[in-house]
Amino acid sequence: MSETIPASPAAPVVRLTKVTRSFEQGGVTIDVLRGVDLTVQPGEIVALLGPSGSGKSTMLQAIGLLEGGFGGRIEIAGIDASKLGKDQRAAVRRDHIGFVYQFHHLLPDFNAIENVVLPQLITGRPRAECEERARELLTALGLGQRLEHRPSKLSGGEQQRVAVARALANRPHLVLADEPTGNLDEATADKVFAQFLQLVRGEGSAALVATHNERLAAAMDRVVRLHDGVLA
Ligand SMILES: Nc1ncnc2c1ncn2[C@@H]1O[C@H](COP(=O)(O)OP(=O)(O)OP(=O)(O)O)[C@@H](O)[C@H]1O
Repeated sequence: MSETIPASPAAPVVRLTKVTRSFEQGGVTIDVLRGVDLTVQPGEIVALLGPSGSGKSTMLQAIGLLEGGFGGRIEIAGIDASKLGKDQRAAVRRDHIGFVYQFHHLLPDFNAIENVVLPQLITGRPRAECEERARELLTALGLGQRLEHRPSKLSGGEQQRVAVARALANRPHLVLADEPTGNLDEATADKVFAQFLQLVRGEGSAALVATHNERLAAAMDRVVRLHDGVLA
């Protein structure tokens, strides 16, 4: 496992400079990102809006260092991603970035607390410390009575809250969320999102949240819009 690559706490959590991404499909090239510039400061919570297919998920993949194929410059907490190999990118993800997806992607054979403990164990911290952290986060999200429940025994909103706890478990500088409440009904979505915001703010993490929901976007610190491959 790669060593931790130290972040620079004072540097922007995200700095994108002229980031590009094109896809070839059936002999046709689609330029999805055409020179995206974005700076997210430590602790800032930013909404990423844009029509379906505008490239929001693609942008989160770039920032999450999940795939190659991007042009331009991507810096995460002062770390220049272009200088990193595959294992080092994985180490940056592990230590500095938390992910929340539309569907929770929890491990079905593990209960709530185990799902939040597992990503911590790969950092090498002692199990007792990881369990304490998991319990603290799940309790803060109102799941203190659900610690031993497997995902199939939890409601959709509860599953998503476990996913939020998992994303924050390693105290990331940055949380990337892709339609984090997109599969929940409106009332549950509002409730889960309010808890998400409260917890992220309390932890002092920055977040970039892709959403179609203008109401959720209005609750964040700033809104950026992706249109024609660039941010407005
Ligand atoms: N692996 C891929 N191969 C080919 N085209 C792709 C690939 N990934 C994304 N695209 C294309 O890139 C464009 C942007 O997709 P992306 O999923 O980033 O949009 P989005 O804004 O997140 O959309 P939505 O709001 O519907 O989730 C789409 O036209 C999509 O078809």
